[in-house]
Amino acid sequence: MSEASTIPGYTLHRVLGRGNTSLVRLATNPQGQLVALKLPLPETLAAQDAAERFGNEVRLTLQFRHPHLVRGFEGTPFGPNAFLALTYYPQGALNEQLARLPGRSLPLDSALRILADVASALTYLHRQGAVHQDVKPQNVYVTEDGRAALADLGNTYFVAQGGKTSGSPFYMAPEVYQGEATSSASDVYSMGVMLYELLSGDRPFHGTTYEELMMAHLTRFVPPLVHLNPQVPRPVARLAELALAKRPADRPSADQLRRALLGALGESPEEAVEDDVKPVVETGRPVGRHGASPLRPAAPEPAPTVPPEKVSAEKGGRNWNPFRRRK
Ligand SMILES: Nc1ncnc2c1ncn2[C@@H]1O[C@H](COP(=O)(O)OP(=O)(O)OP(=O)(O)O)[C@@H](O)[C@H]1O
Repeated sequence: MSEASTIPGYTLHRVLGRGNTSLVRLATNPQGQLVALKLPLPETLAAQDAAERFGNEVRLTLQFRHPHLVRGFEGTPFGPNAFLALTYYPQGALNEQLARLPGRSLPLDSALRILADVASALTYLHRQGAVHQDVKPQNVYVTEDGRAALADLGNTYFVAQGGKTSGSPFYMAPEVYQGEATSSASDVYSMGVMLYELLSGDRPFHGTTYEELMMAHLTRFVPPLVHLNPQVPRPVARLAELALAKRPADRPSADQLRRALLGALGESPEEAVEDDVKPVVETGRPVGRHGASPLRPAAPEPAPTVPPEKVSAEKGGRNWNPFRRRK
């Protein structure tokens, strides 16, 4: 897929961004709505692993439905015309928004709101038996009214089916560094890193190489969050620290994080977690490994609301540089 490529029915506009695997363009869909159109890069299509990850992202994004997961409208998982049409977020990803803020810090209520929304999306995924594997600000999108949605289901898998372990070094749990399988607790750890980052203005673990970062995650303990930001409500600070526990069994669940964050916002923790997975309806011949038929979600789609690096890598990729910026 080159920048000049077309997807039938879509009018392509400017490039919104480029990740390790995709080019994302603003586009008008056949219904006349503005969408973010994700197109795999040629090297993604050429490498089986990467192509399968893109296909996985298309399928799962269209399959899952939750107010705090970025919504997919239509897509083709494999082949030269592979694409995924998503809700367009004019402000870009959360890391891009943070980079524009003085001191990279959000007002407390905005940070709590974003974190509560992400915890809600994670609670939903975990209840479906899925693990996200790449929770980080680069994969969170926020609307103008401050509501957040978690994106990038390329590495997501169902625990019952098993999946390839992956993660992003700044956000990766100790057990993942040690070569163990990921679990919902590893997502909670990544969420803990994000809690620290958003509520203190800095990531809890630093390093200039993969090995330094690994040592930091495996051996260092973070200072209490209230020492870094005394405004953080204590129940949230306490759970953020527990989310960074070295042992997965010592971490809270995503739902406990969600409840604490909603409580801090003065809202009922009983806010609905939409936990139904709607079936995907195929609109043409079967979509196989090389199929070209677009997939659409079963439910009628509402109009899309206009509402630092990218460090994602397969584990074990020793030559991979966690600090390389591709976008
Ligand atoms: N829904 C969206 N709305 C607005 N901008 C988007 C959207 N999705 C992606 N972008 C932009 O495109 C960039 C690349 O997207 P993304 O990170 O999803 O690519 P990727 O290749 O799948 O990532 P990875 O590096 O994890 O493989 C983002 O950083 C962001 O700037």
